[in-house]
Amino acid sequence: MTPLIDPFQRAITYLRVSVTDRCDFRCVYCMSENMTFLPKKELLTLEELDRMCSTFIGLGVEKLRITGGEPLVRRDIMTFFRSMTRHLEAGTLKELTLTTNGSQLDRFADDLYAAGVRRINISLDTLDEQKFADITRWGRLPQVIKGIDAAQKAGMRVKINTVALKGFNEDELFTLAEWCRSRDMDLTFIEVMPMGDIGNEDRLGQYWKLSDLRDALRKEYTLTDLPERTGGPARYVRVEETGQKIGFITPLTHNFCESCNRVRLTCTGELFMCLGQEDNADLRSALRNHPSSDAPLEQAIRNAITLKPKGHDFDYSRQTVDGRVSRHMSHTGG
Ligand SMILES: Nc1nc2c(ncn2[C@@H]2O[C@H](COP(=O)(O)OP(=O)(O)OP(=O)(O)O)[C@@H](O)[C@H]2O)c(=O)[nH]1
Ligand SMILES: C[S@@+](CC[C@H](N)C(=O)[O-])C[C@H]1O[C@@H](n2cnc3c(N)ncnc32)[C@H](O)[C@@H]1O
Ligand code: SF4
Ligand code: SF4
Repeated sequence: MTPLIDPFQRAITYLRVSVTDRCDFRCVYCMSENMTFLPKKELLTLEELDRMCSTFIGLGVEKLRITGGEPLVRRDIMTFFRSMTRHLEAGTLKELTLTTNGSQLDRFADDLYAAGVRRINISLDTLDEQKFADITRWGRLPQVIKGIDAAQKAGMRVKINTVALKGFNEDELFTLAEWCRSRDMDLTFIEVMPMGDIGNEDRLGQYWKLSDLRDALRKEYTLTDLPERTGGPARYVRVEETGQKIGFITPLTHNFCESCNRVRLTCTGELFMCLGQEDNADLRSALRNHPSSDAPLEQAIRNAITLKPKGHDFDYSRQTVDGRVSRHMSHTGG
């Protein structure tokens, strides 16, 4: 098997799959309150998702991250997770994981662990109940905390993902860091990206540069850069005073595209070769028009990889929002 190598000599070994565009939250930086979702009939079935993912694994993908929308609101999604276990057992898939808002984890944590999930990323931007309700519009903090408890009890390693938002969670930097340390969870901050029409957006006003956030952390902590990578875009530091690990995902202040190893499949079977570009390939037709042979799908994937762009064009440096992408983060799963 020839591995998937893009035009910039990057090996593609990581597939992110958005299994639904729907969500039980309406985070203000991600969606508008009256978001329109895809009709259900547009979605790939769970069997089709399995065939897609299995084909990618056959082409050298070793890491699968399930995302959305909220992946755990897709009906019967555990059947899909369980169907991926066979690739973990065969050793072809090295990691099966998900990014979730945590709202349904209380119900699903044990099943996820049983399916082979050992690490999970949970998005949480504040520890204040009122602020949590404000930023997620429909979410409730105690429910997510219950989900985090369940994930840890089930045996999964938890990483908290926090979007750094100026004027929103700046004052919680140390509270969040200390809370993660006390629960033995890693913490990663993310710069807000200009994706989707979310109504009254104020990306520049929200944008908190992670270089500034790092400087703020340095006022209380000694930070040592760590060479380790999890296969994602985060760069990590160790806090010497506490030993905890903090990550930074910096699409704006420090572009990490040169080491990109991933592509994104949507719930309708489009393949986005880059989070920050509009170009995509239709894999659904290759799948549906050839029910008994995966060769056309493999060829469609290989063709798509030859079109992978060098990187995104997000840029706030001219005090304008450049490189904006029209689709929502929930479409391609972040
Ligand atoms: N610009 C850009 N942002 C990304 C990319 N991958 C992830 N992100 C951002 O980082 C957020 C968190 O990513 P995660 O879902 O935790 O995935 P990861 O960083 O690959 O995860 P780890 O396996 O823990 O390293 C996403 O929701 C995006 O906002 C990427 O390829 N490009
Ligand atoms: C789109 S969500 C999908 C998975 C799940 N619903 C969740 O929230 O974890 C994935 C991640 O994208 C992040 N995100 C959403 N919109 C973003 C934006 N405009 N800029 C940066 N990150 C964003 C969220 O905070 C979340 O961590
Ligand atoms: S960030 Fe995740 S939880 Fe929030 S609205 Fe988007 S998809 Fe839903
Ligand atoms: S923005 Fe595009 S090229 Fe850059 S890391 Fe993300 S997916 Fe890869």
